Amino acid sequence: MGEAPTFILQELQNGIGNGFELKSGTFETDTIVGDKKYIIGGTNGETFSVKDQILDNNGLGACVDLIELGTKPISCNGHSAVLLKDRILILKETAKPDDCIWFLEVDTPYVRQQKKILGTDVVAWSKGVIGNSEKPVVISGPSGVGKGTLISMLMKEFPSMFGFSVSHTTRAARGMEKDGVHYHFTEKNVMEKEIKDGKFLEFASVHGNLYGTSVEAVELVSDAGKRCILDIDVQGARSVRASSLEAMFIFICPPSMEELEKRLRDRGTETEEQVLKRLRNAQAEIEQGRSSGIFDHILYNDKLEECYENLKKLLGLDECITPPKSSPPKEINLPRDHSVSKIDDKIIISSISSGLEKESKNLIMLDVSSLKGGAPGRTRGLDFQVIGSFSDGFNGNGPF
Ligand SMILES: Nc1nc2c(ncn2[C@@H]2O[C@H](COP(=O)(O)OP(=O)(O)O)[C@@H](O)[C@H]2O)c(=O)[nH]1
Ligand SMILES: Nc1ncnc2c1ncn2[C@@H]1O[C@H](COP(=O)(O)OP(=O)(O)O)[C@@H](O)[C@H]1O
Repeated sequence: MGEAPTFILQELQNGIGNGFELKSGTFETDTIVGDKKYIIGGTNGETFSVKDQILDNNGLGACVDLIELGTKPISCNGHSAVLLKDRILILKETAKPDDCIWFLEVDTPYVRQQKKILGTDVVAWSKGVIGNSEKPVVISGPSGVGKGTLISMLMKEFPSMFGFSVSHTTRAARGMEKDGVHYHFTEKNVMEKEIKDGKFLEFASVHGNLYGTSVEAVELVSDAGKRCILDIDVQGARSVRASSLEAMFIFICPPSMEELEKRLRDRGTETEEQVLKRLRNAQAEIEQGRSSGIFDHILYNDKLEECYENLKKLLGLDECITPPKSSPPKEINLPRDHSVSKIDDKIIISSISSGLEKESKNLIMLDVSSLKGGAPGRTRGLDFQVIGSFSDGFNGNGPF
């Protein structure tokens, strides 16, 4: 059995939480934001937890009820907490490189909106990701217009560039549809519970069934370095517009209602009653698609090949360009013994690593000036640079 890890105290400066070990394997940081103290704790291997205290004049506080939204990180050997403007940056020690940066949003627009809806104090977790991925593409249009056909063509031609956001739905699977590939086919009560738990980016009742995009569905695609495609209805597109997800919005229009009806009937996947319901809804969807201001682009799907070429143009994929090779994501490695300080939008992480003969000190600068997205999904736009690495006994010429 190895020794219980000892936790190195973090520098307490510029709003940086000092982590301390409560008992073996359990750690806490305190971060004061205005008149509140956020106590963020975790036991190695379990999910983090947050307590929120309103402080009185003596700096003492009573805990308030708090709802935590988003996916909670798993705790490890300790963490640092750094207060940014409206969120707390959490640096997990010795975590896997793709799991060491997290954010707890305490006063972002998303959290403020959720506080209003839920009528209680709310915080929201999101995972930090180095770099940016391309904006997701939201494709909407009436049933039978050809959304699925166009998306399949795109995924077939550019399999390494695009990934499909697999929605949840309460409708029954069609003959060829596979669970987890075309949709996650779900029971209504299960989906309603997950919506309540904040797991969905958007949801809507469409043609009598519940459909929704989980936060995870979009993030899985982005984490794989691919551009995410969402096939969702106009109500869903409106919700995504209002969310923290920045996306490109495309509406697909049929050449005529007669042609739309023909395509729906020829597809042969719906009962007569369902076909009629979809056609009734189509009129309103087309009106909203054209006039709501939600969509950046409208494409007419008359001749399929032409429409596909136009879609590719919108996505910057004109003719025979070779898709850019995505560079491997940059990853940060946070060793056990490190200290953290903050200068404006830069977080300086200093650590010591010991080799066989000498120790070397490493300095990493994490840039948090251009954060994008956020809870309940991922916070992107982080960047970092190794700004110094020098060995013990090295005299002068180093950066410090
Ligand atoms: N809001 C929302 N709409 C969705 C989602 N997934 C699918 N839809 C929409 O639900 C509608 C019905 O989809 P579907 O049952 O697959 O039928 P189809 O459009 O006729 O192929 C379409 O307008 C889809 O764009 C989702 O996650 N959220
Ligand atoms: N431009 C087009 N011209 C003729 N048929 C089309 C065209 N685009 C799609 N289709 C056909 O119309 C039907 C509906 O298309 P689909 O992609 O399933 O629509 P959606 O996903 O919008 O409901 C399919 O049978 C498809 O092959």
